[in-house]
Amino acid sequence: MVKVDRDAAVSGISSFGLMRAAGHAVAASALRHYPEATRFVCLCGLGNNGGDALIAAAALAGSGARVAVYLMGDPARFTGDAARAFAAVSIPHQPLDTYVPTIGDVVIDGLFGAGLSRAVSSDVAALMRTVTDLTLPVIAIDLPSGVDGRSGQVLGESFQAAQTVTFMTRKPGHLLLPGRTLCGVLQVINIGIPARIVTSHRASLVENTAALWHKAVQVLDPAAHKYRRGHLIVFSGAAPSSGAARMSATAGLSAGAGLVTMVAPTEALPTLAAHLTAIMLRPVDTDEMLSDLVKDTRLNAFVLGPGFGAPDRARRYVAALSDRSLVLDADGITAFRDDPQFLFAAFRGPVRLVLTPHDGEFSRLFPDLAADTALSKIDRATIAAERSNAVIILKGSDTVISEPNGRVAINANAPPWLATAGSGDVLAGIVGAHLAQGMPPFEAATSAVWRHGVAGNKAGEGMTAENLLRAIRPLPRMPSSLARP
Ligand SMILES: NC(=O)C1=CN([C@@H]2O[C@H](COP(=O)(O)OP(=O)(O)OC[C@H]3O[C@@H](n4cnc5c(N)ncnc54)[C@H](OP(=O)(O)O)[C@@H]3O)[C@@H](O)[C@H]2O)[C@@H](O)CC1
Ligand SMILES: Nc1ncnc2c1ncn2[C@@H]1O[C@H](COP(=O)(O)OP(=O)(O)O)[C@@H](O)[C@H]1O
Ligand SMILES: [K+]
Repeated sequence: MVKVDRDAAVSGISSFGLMRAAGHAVAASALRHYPEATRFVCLCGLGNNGGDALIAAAALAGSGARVAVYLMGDPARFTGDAARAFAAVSIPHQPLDTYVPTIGDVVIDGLFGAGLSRAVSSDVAALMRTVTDLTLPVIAIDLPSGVDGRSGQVLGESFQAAQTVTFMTRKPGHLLLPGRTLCGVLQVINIGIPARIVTSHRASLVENTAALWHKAVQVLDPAAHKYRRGHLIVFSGAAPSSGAARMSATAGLSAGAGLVTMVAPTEALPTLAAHLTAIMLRPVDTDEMLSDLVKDTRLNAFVLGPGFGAPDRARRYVAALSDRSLVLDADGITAFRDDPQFLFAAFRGPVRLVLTPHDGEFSRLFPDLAADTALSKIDRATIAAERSNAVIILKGSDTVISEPNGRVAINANAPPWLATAGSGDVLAGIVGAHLAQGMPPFEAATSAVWRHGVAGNKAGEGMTAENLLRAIRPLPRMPSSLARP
């Protein structure tokens, strides 16, 4: 946005005009959502976020509302557009430390926005807590003050906003947790920067929507046969822990792989056969049996990890599959905790590997990145993808998907009830099905995470991973279905 602002100024757009549009949008939101407010309390920092709040204060007062303005510091320190806003607005103001939060207030939060660079002071933190304790509605300008727009992390303390009004486009802090929750309802307002300028700086970082991958979705040819829809292999562990791989395999079939074969130790076959119908079974007990199997080049994607156990065998099997498309999940990831470099070296060249760690698994492969608190989730996923030459699905409620030297997507459609045993196994199977159908790894991963979120919403609160399997829906193929679920 800094670059967008700069180009907007170069193209002759008045930056003060943008601030006026921003402030008016905030005032409009306040009046629309809180017509019953006793007074609007505008808290203004000394940057442009405070400038937006001053414009909002003037607009609210102009509409007849009762308004109070509190400034964080000496107004002589206002510069640029914020100074211009201060000069243009003739509402009485008081120092921030004199504000006593009162029931009936609606707080317009213009303390810090994109310029937040360090933890908020203890005084400001105490004020934020009082406002939260009184459950006063807060309308945040751009971001709830205290939330870091780059990482979604809280620097010291933050407001919990009911509404956040941001401008032109979402920033990472609006999507990553805890920022996303602290924003409340997010409104993205066009304040008049031409779309061509915004898109010219569209970063490689985007929200995960169908726009990212719909062109890669396979259109079913009426004459297709099952081999044209891909043949996915899912590895099972020993019988007692084979449920996880069964869920991956079932998900793979539901997600559109033409054939799914489960590969398992002979001892597990009776258990698996009792449970599986459309999924084929094949015994593999030794490395030789695996090499025989993979001679069949129609097997075009593999999932290894869910319920697999056996770290030694996992490492050997993965080495044998290093020229194939592989989703490595769960125990498959943990198997490389002592020598992640071996895994990364095996998958050099064109990207073939998709890693699906949750935070715990991530820290086993990338302990230094997990321990570095200066890194955002986006930074961690980005560096991990470069280091491993894999697509990384760094799971959680704000799953981040990254590819080596390339794009990063933040997923925002997952309901919290996806946090249930087996849900990750289902995701691994969907990614495997997409790879088997020939989608490139990043598109396979992003579309799978999105589809998993849609299925979770469809299955509803209280779902189990079994319900989730039945809720897997086709992927949208047309731009008309780009709407978020
Ligand atoms: N196109 C757009 O999107 C548009 C955006 N606009 C708006 O501009 C906003 C960004 O404005 P901004 O750059 O002036 O930064 P802002 O957030 O007001 O911070 C101000 C200063 O606070 C300080 N500071 C930092 N941390 C601190 C701390 N913990 N405790 C105390 N002080 C701290 C730090 O200064 P320092 O003290 O470090 O010198 C910092 O520079 C953006 O969020 C949006 O609302 C619109 O006007 C129109 C178009
Ligand atoms: N709070 C949450 N909100 C939304 N999605 C979540 C949440 N917690 C976990 N998930 C998702 O649920 C899945 C859990 O995967 P994982 O931790 O591997 O579970 P399991 O091993 O039991 O299958 C991941 O896709 C993750 O992104
Ligand atoms: K703010």
